[in-house]
Amino acid sequence: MGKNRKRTLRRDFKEGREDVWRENKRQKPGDWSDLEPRNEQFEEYYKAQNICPPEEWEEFLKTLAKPLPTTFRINGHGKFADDLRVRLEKDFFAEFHGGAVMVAGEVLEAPRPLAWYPDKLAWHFNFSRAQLRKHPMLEAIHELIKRENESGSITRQEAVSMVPPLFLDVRSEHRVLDTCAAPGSKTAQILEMLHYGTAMPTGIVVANDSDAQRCNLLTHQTKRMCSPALVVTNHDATTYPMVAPRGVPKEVGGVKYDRILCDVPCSGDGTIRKAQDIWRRWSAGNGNGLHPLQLRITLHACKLLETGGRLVYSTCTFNPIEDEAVVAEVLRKTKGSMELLDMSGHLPELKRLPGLKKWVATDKTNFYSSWDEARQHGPHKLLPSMFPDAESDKLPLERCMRILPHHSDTGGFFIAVLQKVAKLPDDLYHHDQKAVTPSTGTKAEAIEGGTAATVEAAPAGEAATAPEAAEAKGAEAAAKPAEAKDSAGACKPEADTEVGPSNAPAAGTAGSAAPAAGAAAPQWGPRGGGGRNRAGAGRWHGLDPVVPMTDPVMLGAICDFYGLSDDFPLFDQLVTRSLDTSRPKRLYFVSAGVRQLLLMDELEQLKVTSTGLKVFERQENKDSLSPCKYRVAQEGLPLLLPYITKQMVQLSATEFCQLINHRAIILPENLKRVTDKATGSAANAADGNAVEADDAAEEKDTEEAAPKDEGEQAKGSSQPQAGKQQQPQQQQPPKGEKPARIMWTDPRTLAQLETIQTGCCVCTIRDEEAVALGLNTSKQAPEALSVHAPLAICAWRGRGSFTVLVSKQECAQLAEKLAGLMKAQEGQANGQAQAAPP
Ligand SMILES: C[S@@+](CC[C@H](N)C(=O)[O-])C[C@H]1O[C@@H](n2cnc3c(N)ncnc32)[C@H](O)[C@@H]1O
Repeated sequence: MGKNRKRTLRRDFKEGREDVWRENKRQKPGDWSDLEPRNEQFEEYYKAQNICPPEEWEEFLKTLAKPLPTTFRINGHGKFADDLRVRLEKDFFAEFHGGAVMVAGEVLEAPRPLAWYPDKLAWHFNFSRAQLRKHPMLEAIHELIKRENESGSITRQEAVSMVPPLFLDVRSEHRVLDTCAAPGSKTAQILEMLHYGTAMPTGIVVANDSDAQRCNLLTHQTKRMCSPALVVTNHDATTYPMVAPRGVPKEVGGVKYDRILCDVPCSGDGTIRKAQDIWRRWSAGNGNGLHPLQLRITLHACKLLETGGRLVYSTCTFNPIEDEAVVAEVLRKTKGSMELLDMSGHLPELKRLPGLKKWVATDKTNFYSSWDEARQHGPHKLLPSMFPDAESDKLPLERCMRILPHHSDTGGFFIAVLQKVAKLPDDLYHHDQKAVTPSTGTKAEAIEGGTAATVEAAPAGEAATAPEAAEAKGAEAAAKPAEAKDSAGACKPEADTEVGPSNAPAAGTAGSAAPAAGAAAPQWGPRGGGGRNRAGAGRWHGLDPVVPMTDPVMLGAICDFYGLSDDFPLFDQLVTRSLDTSRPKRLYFVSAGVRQLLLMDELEQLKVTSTGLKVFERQENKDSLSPCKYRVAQEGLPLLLPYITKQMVQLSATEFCQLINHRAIILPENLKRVTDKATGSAANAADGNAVEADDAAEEKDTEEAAPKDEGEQAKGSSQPQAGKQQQPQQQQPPKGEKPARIMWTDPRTLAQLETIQTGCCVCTIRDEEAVALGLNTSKQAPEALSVHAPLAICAWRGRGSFTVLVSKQECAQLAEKLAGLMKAQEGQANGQAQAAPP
């Protein structure tokens, strides 16, 4: 690694997934009263904006002063999501009998599903921490939700933040761009939609953020989705590259997106209920400063959108300067090619107010209702695009949606849904690097390099006041951690992202953008990177290139060892990030849609933080007798499972439990091996002790390998709360004692162990038992997301023992899941027995 390469290190990410359950250290429960939840400027500003009907104003303010209720989403869909919902309802929420209950003299509202969220998969409850601590029933609910959140079955997410993806209408064939995606709660939702009913969607999700560290967080958050259809990139969204192969004009063959989410950086006062310090630092200048950035991100996204495609613009602020003003300017500048959609028929249970037609802007001294009025009073930093104009009345801005906290006990949010109905006007493409010149007004300066420059009000020559300019710059800088700084200048806005008129293929055809006639089709295979900065190592400082892997010898060996069936696209869809492609450390599987994007990105315009699902990892065990140097990665197992025909061991549910609880199983004498069958002479060990000694070394290797698996593409991302979680099913030996060494005796199991080769193998539960437990079987994995995957685990068949290849935490989670299923099965059986006639 070069000296100048600044990688994010593990220590940079002490915590991977946000621990949403931990109390905010800066804001202890008692702190609520310490902060005065009022701000005169805030009240004056929003009263002037008319964002809330006057008769509701007090209620609006009162709600803002209250802590936010807890909301969570059950991940995925289908049987497993439904089962978890039923379990929550039956085992926990049923105690409320659908209404409020008195617990120790307090009235507690029952947890309730969010009425507008499909299939009762999102829930709301409102217990204070004190109540959670006081009442065992609530504590149990809290613990359960905490556990499911850690195991990835649910996601705690603010209710209103779940809304934008629901309006995006993502289908499995869509190519989706999430322009400002970190930390990734909406990306996860979008990925679930893409994977609806399919392990291999033809579409893809490109999740981007300009902040390199937040990109790592994004990678980490989405890792549990186990999707091969995700690409995480690190660009400034105002200049996001339009990817096209070498020699292919972008206007002909550039990659466009069917769905784009612009969940832009904003002043965030809609989150004031959970971030009460906003009361102290709130200022109208924050919104003014962010408006130009929001506009540039959205206008650039319009260029990247397919004709016919949909763009959702969202913020978590009430501020019309960041909301309606941006949407109005987008409509004006795109001159009819972008249409604001009427979504009133969609999610009718979601209470919202229509967008404003009139609003005001302030320079801190005065309120102005039009640019004409404002320009008389300059100098100031206001822009013409911040104001409604004579035409605004004709724009259907009432189709925008504003969610106010007191309507459904949520945070505040703003959403607008736009559709590209025709090609954008040519003049929009001519100032990508210059100003988004306001469509009204007389004089507006360029907005250079993502920073709002001074806009002088007439008369010319009067400069904006220094504090205002600084405030605006500060607000934007805070929202947009400078992309340039994280990669030693390599990540400056791309030179040219200009595109011409689009005749790209219609929406819904991810992977269809093809090179123009006459241009050589890009080849799938190793490429040198041809970097500007480090020859042969890729274009982007600090990030290794994404290199397709096609080595027939290496892949052939993997294919033979695991008996991968022919329909697994082994040679077409594996990539690595290793610089040494002769012995890559890890192999990642990418979906066909991602492959197509990477092929198109011949010039490495995309700065890819991570992509693909890790499926194989090099086993650096020098002593290993295994003929295959690559073991299966646990996270890639759900995807590989239907294609693996060798090295499979089916265990009884009890044996499976033993394996994940004890992590190592001793093999009987007659199964111990000195030399593997595959290497020529099959021989059982004559000297069991010698074999055991070797095996212990091998076990140690595999054990150590397991926890290192986490998030290596997102360098520095930490493990998810490992070790902190309670591990009720894990049978830990008392300190200092060796774990009990279990030996299997079932002849069906032993017969399988005899036939498999030394090295990595995959254990599942016998089909008949899996079905009885309501699990998918190994050959039946219609949904790839790990939360829905069949129970399977990677293990190592050593010479004298059999050892799991996953971390203790993963074992604990599997054990818990299995225990839950077995308990449910037992309960069902008991119920049937009782119901049966004597
Ligand atoms: C409101 S947050 C996004 C939240 C995210 N969509 C989610 O649901 O988890 C805005 C994000 O935009 C990123 N950002 C700020 N300026 C940006 C820019 N110019 N281009 C891309 N991302 C930017 C910030 O780093 C931040 O992560």
